[in-house]
Amino acid sequence: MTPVLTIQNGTKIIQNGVDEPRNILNKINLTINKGDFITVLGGNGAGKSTLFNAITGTLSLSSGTVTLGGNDMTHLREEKRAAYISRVFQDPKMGTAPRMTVEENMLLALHRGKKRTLKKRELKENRDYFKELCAQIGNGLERHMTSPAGNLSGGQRQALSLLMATMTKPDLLLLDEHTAALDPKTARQLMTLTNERIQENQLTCLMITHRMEDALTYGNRLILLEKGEIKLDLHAQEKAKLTLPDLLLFFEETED
Ligand SMILES: Nc1ncnc2c1ncn2[C@@H]1O[C@H](COP(=O)(O)OP(=O)(O)OP(=O)(O)O)[C@@H](O)[C@H]1O
Repeated sequence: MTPVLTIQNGTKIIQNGVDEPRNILNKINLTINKGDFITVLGGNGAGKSTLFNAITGTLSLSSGTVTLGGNDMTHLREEKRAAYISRVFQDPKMGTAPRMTVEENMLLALHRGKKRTLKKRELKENRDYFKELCAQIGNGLERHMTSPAGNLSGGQRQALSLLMATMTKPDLLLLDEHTAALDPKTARQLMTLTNERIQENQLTCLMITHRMEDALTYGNRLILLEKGEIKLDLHAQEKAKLTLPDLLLFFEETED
């Protein structure tokens, strides 16, 4: 197994000067291996987004290290880490530029981690490829290639965000409740697309979800966070055996 990302003793202490200091991440140890698709569960405030923020560099750790591909990136800025790590957020508005067209957004994604200038020639060269990718989704996105992303439906916009996050095959894909704002049918379609993109491109992925069924159905590994700590880390066979009642029980035991 090849480690893609390792967090050692990852701790984040919050001090607001009024309350007692609080560990919102508490000595987290996590090794994500190449090809892992890990579903991440935990109650509200358990530290799931904080863990993602520590991985992307949005938040710096109080102590501990983050290693990517064998290189220590604990002090690497978020913009630099973005060359290796993609994230899709819950809010469909977060992943795309609203005034840019669908194809311009996709060109921007092709430049991820590199220079930000967009050339007309490049757009022309990649136009057919972009349209082909969009046509694979099956939600009509390919008919809106020259529309501003802000005019798309939430489902189309989130599918575009997912395409953009996976186009350049990031070392690590982070999905932060990316289906939560969609209606049940659209959420199911996006989840199917997500799984296809991950399998086809052999991506390594962490997916935060509150949908227990998705956490069980997808991925080869499951972690459960509580109060900034990893309470459960189930690998392939253990996860395969896990049932919904088991999971609900774990949840109840870990919640106050
Ligand atoms: N920058 C910050 N400053 C102070 N407290 C923070 C900060 N970021 C997160 N927290 C606190 O840390 C705890 C964990 O928050 P986090 O957003 O990671 O939880 P979560 O598991 O993602 O929850 P949810 O399911 O509600 O999204 C919460 O109590 C939150 O209020």
